Amino acid sequence: MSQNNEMHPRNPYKNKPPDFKALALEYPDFRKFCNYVNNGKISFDFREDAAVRCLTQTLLKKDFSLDVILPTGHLVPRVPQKLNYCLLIDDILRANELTKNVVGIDIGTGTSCIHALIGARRFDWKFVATDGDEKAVQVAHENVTRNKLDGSICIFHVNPAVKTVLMDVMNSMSDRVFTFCMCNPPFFEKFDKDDRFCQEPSVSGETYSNRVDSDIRTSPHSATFASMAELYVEGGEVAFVNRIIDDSVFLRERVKIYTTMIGRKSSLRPLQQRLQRFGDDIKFMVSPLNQGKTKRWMLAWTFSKSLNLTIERPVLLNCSKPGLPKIMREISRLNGRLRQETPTEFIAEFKNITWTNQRARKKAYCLSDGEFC
Ligand SMILES: C[S@@+](CC[C@H](N)C(=O)[O-])C[C@H]1O[C@@H](n2cnc3c(N)ncnc32)[C@H](O)[C@@H]1O
Repeated sequence: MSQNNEMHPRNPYKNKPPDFKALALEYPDFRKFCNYVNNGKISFDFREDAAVRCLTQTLLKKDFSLDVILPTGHLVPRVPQKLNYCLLIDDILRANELTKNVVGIDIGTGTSCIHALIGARRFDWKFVATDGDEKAVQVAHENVTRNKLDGSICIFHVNPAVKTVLMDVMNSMSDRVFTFCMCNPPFFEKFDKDDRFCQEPSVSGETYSNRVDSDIRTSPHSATFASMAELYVEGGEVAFVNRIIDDSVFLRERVKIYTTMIGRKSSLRPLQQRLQRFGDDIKFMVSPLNQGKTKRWMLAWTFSKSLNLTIERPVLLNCSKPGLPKIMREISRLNGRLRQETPTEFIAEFKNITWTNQRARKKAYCLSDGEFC
């Protein structure tokens, strides 16, 4: 089921997928992957890696003025999802008035350098972007230079064999404090990877694709080609994020907000349990990052007593007009405070319903023109 209506409210792709016809008219390279079908519509094959690659490059060009190399055989980032992640971080920064001189670390930036490029272009953030893979470092550097973002993004080659993830870069910048870190870790353990990915002979022996021939798995709705380093790490993403947690225990407030994307629901529980063990020393939260048919999560934590990880945003619900009096009674029963935002919008705030130690509670409702919207 599509998760598009669950995207971040400020994501321009929410409820407004790219107009493929307009893109095909404007960008000849993109047009090559589009077929006109009956009634003037366009068909686009998401199962073709080159097509997905070109879609990402075209969206980055059109919507972010970014000219990005995405080499074959490496992961193709999905732009709306990457923007969702940046927007969630921006929510936390705004809530804590940390929007000036923002410097982030993008752990495992990949060939695309996508988080740092979007973060620098859209939010004016500065970055140290790391990777343990030589090719990723080289292409990421090229992507930064060709977009004239050398003044905002510095690429840093780390040794992937060492068990720490952040210490290399932090040791080399001994007195520097970072606003946040972000990461899309390699998801899989070896047996998972072998189950879901196979060598892709059309590219090279070093490339894996999700076009696995299997009676059990249905064919993927979208192609994913990737290198071993992008897919696999010993212990999977739980082990990788645990290494970031280990580093954070040492670094504490040298990074104000630690964040990472989580790709598998089963990883959330062990990581939350680990963070819970620190008691009041750490605040943490989990927020969904939905896009298309893909569900992901952001896990964020901080050692700072003065920061809060609550993201306040109106919860949008559909409600028929007759439901309004009931809602008004409910707001009053819960000691809610109603405030008019625009002639047709009201915000209801509930001071006594908060996120109890990282558990998100619905805090505010937006009433628009007679309906919950
Ligand atoms: C899933 S890919 C993410 C790429 C890109 N950030 C994205 O979101 O599309 C994971 C990346 O982490 C890198 N990596 C693996 N171990 C690492 C380590 N110890 N330190 C930094 N990067 C690492 C891999 O080389 C790979 O580029």
